[in-house]
Amino acid sequence: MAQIKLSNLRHSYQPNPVSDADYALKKIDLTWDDGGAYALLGPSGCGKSTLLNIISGLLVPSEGKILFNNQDVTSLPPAKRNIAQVFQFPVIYDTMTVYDNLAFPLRNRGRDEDTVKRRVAAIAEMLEVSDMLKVRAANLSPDNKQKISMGRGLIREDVNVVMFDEPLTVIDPHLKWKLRSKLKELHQRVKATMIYVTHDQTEALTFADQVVVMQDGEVVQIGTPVELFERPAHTFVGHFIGSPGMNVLPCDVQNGAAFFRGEKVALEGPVTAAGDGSAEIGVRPEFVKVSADGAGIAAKVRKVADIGRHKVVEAIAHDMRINAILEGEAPNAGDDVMLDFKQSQTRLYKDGWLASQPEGGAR
Ligand SMILES: Nc1ncnc2c1ncn2[C@@H]1O[C@H](COP(=O)(O)OP(=O)(O)OP(=O)(O)O)[C@@H](O)[C@H]1O
Repeated sequence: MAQIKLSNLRHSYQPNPVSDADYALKKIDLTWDDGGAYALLGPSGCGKSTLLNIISGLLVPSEGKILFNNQDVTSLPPAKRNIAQVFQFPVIYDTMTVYDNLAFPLRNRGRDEDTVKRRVAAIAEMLEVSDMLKVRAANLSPDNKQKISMGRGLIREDVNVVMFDEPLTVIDPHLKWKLRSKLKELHQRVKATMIYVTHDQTEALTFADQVVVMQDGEVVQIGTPVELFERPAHTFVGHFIGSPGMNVLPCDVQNGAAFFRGEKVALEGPVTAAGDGSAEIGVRPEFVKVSADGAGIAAKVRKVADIGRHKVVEAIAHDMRINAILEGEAPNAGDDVMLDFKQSQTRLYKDGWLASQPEGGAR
């Protein structure tokens, strides 16, 4: 397994790119540590496949380098990079048995049959497909086919990295959660460097120790699932992660204090870069307290959605919509309420970027 370093990467599909807008990847500097479980998360078109294809060697970047264990592989073709890939759709041989499908990448590399037997048994056990080894792949259900495809990606112990590209696309929704947690468990047992590409936050947050969030050809934040939830570095991350996402409200900053439509809102701590002027307040719905007559900002409830474990209250304060997530009793549509933001979780954003610090210093 390897540490993978992307240094000053830029990529444009145009022959003569001029401005940033001409680049599918604007500037990427990233290090994926040996043995880490990473997710590459972002909406359609943000550049995930472009980045994956550059790592696998299908695409040569317009600028920059790719290093595996500090060795420059930028000009090496895919076959020389020693990478395993699991795609959206199962890549297996229908006419072969499950055993032979799993054995294929090893036999292809000339490994002896004792090694093949040992590895196939180990991977089949991890994937819980040991009872299917003699079955012809054509007879498998789509989710079992994809499991075997994953097994083929994990079977070799000598690959630099295993990359998963939206691997749960073909899986029935009710089986997705099972495979999602299975993959996490597999990483813990196999300890390979793994990169999991997805636009689905649940998949990314379940699988990865570190999530790389991309937007419009750039990395906006790298962090643990908790960091992305608690301290989004950019309002995009605040919106993209969470359900519903972070409330982002316009504000004025005067002498380090933030005012939403004239009402002072207490921030987590000192303002960093913003200075005076217009900015945005960010607070997640989980940290908005709703009461009939407590402290906070006056609002009117527009609707309440009961989504099982909790309720989502959508209220209007001044001209802005603010969501709150409540565990217990909730008000009704039309009620007048007070919204109180938990101070330690109320952040300031300037031009989209985090511009407040927690009380007691930077984190
Ligand atoms: N072969 C290509 N030629 C020209 N432009 C391309 C090509 N492939 C991708 N692009 C553009 O590059 C940008 C990034 O696309 P990319 O496919 O890497 O994003 P993505 O995050 O993987 O999206 P998706 O999840 O939809 O595959 C998009 O604007 C896309 O239109």
